[in-house]
Amino acid sequence: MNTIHPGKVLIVDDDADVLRAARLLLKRHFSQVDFEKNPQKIPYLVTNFDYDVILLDMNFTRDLSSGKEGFEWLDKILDIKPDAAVVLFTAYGDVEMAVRAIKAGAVDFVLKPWENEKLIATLQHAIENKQEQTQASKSFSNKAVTGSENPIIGDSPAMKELLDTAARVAETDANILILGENGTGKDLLARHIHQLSHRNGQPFVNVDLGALSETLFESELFGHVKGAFTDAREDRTGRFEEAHQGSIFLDEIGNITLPFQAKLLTVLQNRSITKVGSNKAVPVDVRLICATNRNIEQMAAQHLFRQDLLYRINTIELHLPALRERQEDIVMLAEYFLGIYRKKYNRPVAFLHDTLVTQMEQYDWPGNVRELQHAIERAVILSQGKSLMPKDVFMKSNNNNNDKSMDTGYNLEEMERNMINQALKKFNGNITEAAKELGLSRAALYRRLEKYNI
Ligand SMILES: Nc1ncnc2c1ncn2[C@@H]1O[C@H](COP(=O)(O)OP(=O)(O)OP(=O)(O)O)[C@@H](O)[C@H]1O
Repeated sequence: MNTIHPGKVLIVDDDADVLRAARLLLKRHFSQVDFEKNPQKIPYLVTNFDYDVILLDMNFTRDLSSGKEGFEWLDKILDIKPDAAVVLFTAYGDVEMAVRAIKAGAVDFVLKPWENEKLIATLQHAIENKQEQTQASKSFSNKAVTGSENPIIGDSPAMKELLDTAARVAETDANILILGENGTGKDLLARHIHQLSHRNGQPFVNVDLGALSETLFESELFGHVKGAFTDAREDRTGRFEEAHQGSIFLDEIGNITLPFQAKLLTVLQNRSITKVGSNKAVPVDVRLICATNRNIEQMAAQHLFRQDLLYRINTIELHLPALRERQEDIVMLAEYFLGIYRKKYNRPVAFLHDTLVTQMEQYDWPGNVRELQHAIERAVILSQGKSLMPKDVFMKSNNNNNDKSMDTGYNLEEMERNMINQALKKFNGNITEAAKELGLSRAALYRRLEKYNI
């Protein structure tokens, strides 16, 4: 006899045969199974019914191969219900696409043609997770928890010393400059310092200066008054004011132009901001933490960065070592990410194979912890057995190291991937410079790095 699991399932697939077969199977296992052939009905259904899991086809007929329409529907569902559990239904050979979709917010995927037991188990898992999360968020909202911090993993002498210093200086209000390559954890360290400081009940405001256009710079940081310029229809509070009594983290400080450096210096000297269009100074009390991946001393020596501003921001300098300089941390980090992603994606994988450990320690991780994190995430999603092997983790990373030029024909995605790799190589992994060269914003480049698992 079949067990009927409590759970409301919605299946959306425009193939009538698939729909019929899936419905017949699932009705024997779940308490409610709705089905829909027309994806246009998705918004109505998702808004009006509370499904525990949605089984969504990725390959609607309008766009059979790329899954683009499936991605659009996935986005729409998550816009309407950010905590919806969506399992993708996708044709054989689409594993790459399914991986991307999981990164985009789906909870799992099932390949067509499906194995009955696998399909039921996947949906059952998704339902249980969703119900657990709903429970957890209910009890979470009853407690006044401030700041759910991600831990900083690392046991190497270099990291121990750094974390020790960070803990000591966190208690003071000294300005801190964090130096380190892309992906070494500068943002994470800045949050950590804020959490350890007496300001931890107050806001932590993160500003990516590298992503701010010149026109936005002042209004974003200092705010503006209504009518200050054509688009200023309302008063706007700037990021400094938002951070009042808390900490402000200015990332990519090495990327601002000399005139803006002068404006920032004035604010730091006066401890007050003046909104665009106003002449009234507003006092602000913030703890300043800055970061850059550039050689800022050298920039100052070349008069590209103001020496007086540098003196203001680097009362304490913390240097985050590159991952290749703290080999001892690689396995610990890999195991940490393995634990996170096996849980997130419900995978049975639990170990790093010995051969993988050796290769990971030998590899030089130009993208640092971020690269390691993405490599493990992807490997976990694709994993089949209990342990991760070198081929799972290094499948793409190895390609990155090859100096593959544009000899791959006219596959647009492949060309884009190659161009990104070349730009990163040219600027030694500096995201801001590479983004500039490619004509992309930093955020857009990050999205592509994620997409191509670079
Ligand atoms: N020591 C660590 N322990 C756990 N996770 C880490 C550690 N270092 C970095 N990470 C993770 O790696 C990713 C990149 O880290 P983060 O964004 O802090 O780097 P960054 O140096 O600020 O990068 P960028 O210069 O490109 O902005 C994040 O997901 C972060 O949580």
